[in-house]
Amino acid sequence: MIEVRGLTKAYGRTVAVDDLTFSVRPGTVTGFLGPNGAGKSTTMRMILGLDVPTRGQALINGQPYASLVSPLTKVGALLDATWIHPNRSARAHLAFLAASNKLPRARVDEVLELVGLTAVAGKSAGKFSLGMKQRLGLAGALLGDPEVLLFDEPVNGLDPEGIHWIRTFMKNLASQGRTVLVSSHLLSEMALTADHLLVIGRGRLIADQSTADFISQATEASVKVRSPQLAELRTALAAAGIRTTDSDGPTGPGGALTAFGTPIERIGDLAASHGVVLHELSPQTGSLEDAFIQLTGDSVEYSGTSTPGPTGTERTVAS
Ligand SMILES: Nc1ncnc2c1ncn2[C@@H]1O[C@H](COP(=O)(O)OP(=O)(O)OP(=O)(O)O)[C@@H](O)[C@H]1O
Repeated sequence: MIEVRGLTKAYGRTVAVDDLTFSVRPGTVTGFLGPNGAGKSTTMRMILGLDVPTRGQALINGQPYASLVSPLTKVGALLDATWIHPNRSARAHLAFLAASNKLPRARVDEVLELVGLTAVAGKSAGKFSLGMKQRLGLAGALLGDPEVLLFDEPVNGLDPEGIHWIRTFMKNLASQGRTVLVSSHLLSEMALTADHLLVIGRGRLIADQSTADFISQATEASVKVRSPQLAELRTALAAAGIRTTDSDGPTGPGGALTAFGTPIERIGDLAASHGVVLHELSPQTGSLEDAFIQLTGDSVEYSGTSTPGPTGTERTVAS
C-alpha cells in the first residue's frame, strides 16, 4: 500500500506537486496519468525517497522510504531503463544490485528467468534493445520480491509484442496481491492495463477512481445503428425526441447513425415498431483518450494547434 498525504514539491516558484493526497491499493494495477509536466515523475521520486517533499509525506506500508529496512524487499521501481552500466552483463548488473542490498545471489537467476532474459544473461546490457533493457529494469525491481512496485513509463518506445508482454506481467504482479503503480502516456494501453486511475494536472489531483467510471463520467454513452432505411429511422428517432448524428461523418459511406442518451433496447424497439430493418445495433463507450482530454484540458501546460504554421511546422502556444 502506498499512502500520499498533502504531498507538495516546489522547485523555486514552480509548484511541481501541489497538496496531493491518495492511496494506491494492493491487488490492482493503478495507472498514474497526467499531461506532460503534471508532476508524475516528481511524485514517484518522492515516494521513493529520491526527492524531499516541501510539505506532506509519502508512506510505503506505513513508513517513509528512508526508514525502510532493506528497502528493495519492500518496494521495487523502474524509473529509467537505460540507467545501466553498458559494459556489464545483465547477470553482473543484477548481481551487483543484489550484493549491494544483501539479497541472495540465487535470486538473480530467478528474476532473469521471470523476465525471459536467461539466454542473454551473459551479454553486455549496453547492447540490449530497449525492450530487453526494460525487462532488465523489471528484473532489478523484482530482485527483493517487493510488495510495492512503481513503474515510470515502462512501455515507452516498445513494440506491440513488448507492450503486450509488460501489460501481462504487470497484471500478474497485481494478481499476486502486490501494489502496482504505473505511469504512461499510452492511454489505449492504460485502458487495457489499469483497473484504477490516478489522474493529475499541474500537480493537483483530478481523478482517483476506477478506469470504467473515469471514462463513463467524462464521455457520453451512445448507440450506433446501421440500417438500409436510415432516413425513416432518423425520422422515427427524432419524433421520439432522440438526438442523433451521422456516424460516418459528411464524407463517409452513410447508412449509419449514432443515437445519444437512450438505452439500446429503446432504439431497437422503436426501429421494430416502424418496420425499420437494422444491420447493426451496438453500444458505443467513450475512450480513455476522450475522457482524458475532456478532464485534463485545462491542465495542459503546453498545447499545440492542429493547424500547421506558415512554414509547415506545428505552431505551439502556451495555454
Ligand atoms: N529538478 C527539477 N528542477 C526544477 N523543476 C523541476 C525539476 N523536476 C521537475 N521539475 C518541474 O516540475 C514539473 C513536473 O515535472 P515532472 O517531470 O514530475 O512531470 P511529469 O508528469 O512526470 O511529466 P512528463 O509526463 O513530461 O514526464 C515540471 O514543470 C518540471 O519542469
